[in-house]
Amino acid sequence: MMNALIKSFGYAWKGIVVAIREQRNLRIHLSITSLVVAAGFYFHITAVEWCILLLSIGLVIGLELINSSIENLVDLVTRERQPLAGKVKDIAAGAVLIVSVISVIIGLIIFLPYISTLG
Ligand SMILES: Nc1ncnc2c1ncn2[C@@H]1O[C@H](COP(=O)(O)OP(=O)(O)OP(=O)(O)O)[C@@H](O)[C@H]1O
Repeated sequence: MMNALIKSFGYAWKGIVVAIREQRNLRIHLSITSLVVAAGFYFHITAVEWCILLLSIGLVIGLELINSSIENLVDLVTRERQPLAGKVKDIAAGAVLIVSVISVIIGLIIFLPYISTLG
């Protein structure tokens, strides 16, 4: 039972590592995430602000992983150029884009008031 649980964490970790290795966008999101977390510590943002920030980060990174998974699934189904294959990938990428744009807006709403006190 415990063994199976540890094994499934291992598989999930393997998936995360391979996605980071293969997906440039994921690496970009992770770099931005570290900057945002550093800014959170620097400005001593509130507990509620941390929760909102962590939710956004989880959504972006989680969706990016699902997007990578869908890309691989499409490539498994066909390596040929097919409009439907492109559509599936583009819609999944669209999901990541929407959540990313909303996260940037959330980041601005949280950090702009702190940044404005710097000057
Ligand atoms: N099998 C396919 N058929 C049609 N369009 C595709 C296919 N695979 C990818 N595309 C299009 O290319 C975009 C990029 O896809 P992806 O990130 O998987 O790169 P890729 O498979 O390396 O494609 P390319 O080599 O042409 O850049 C997709 O959003 C989609 O618009």
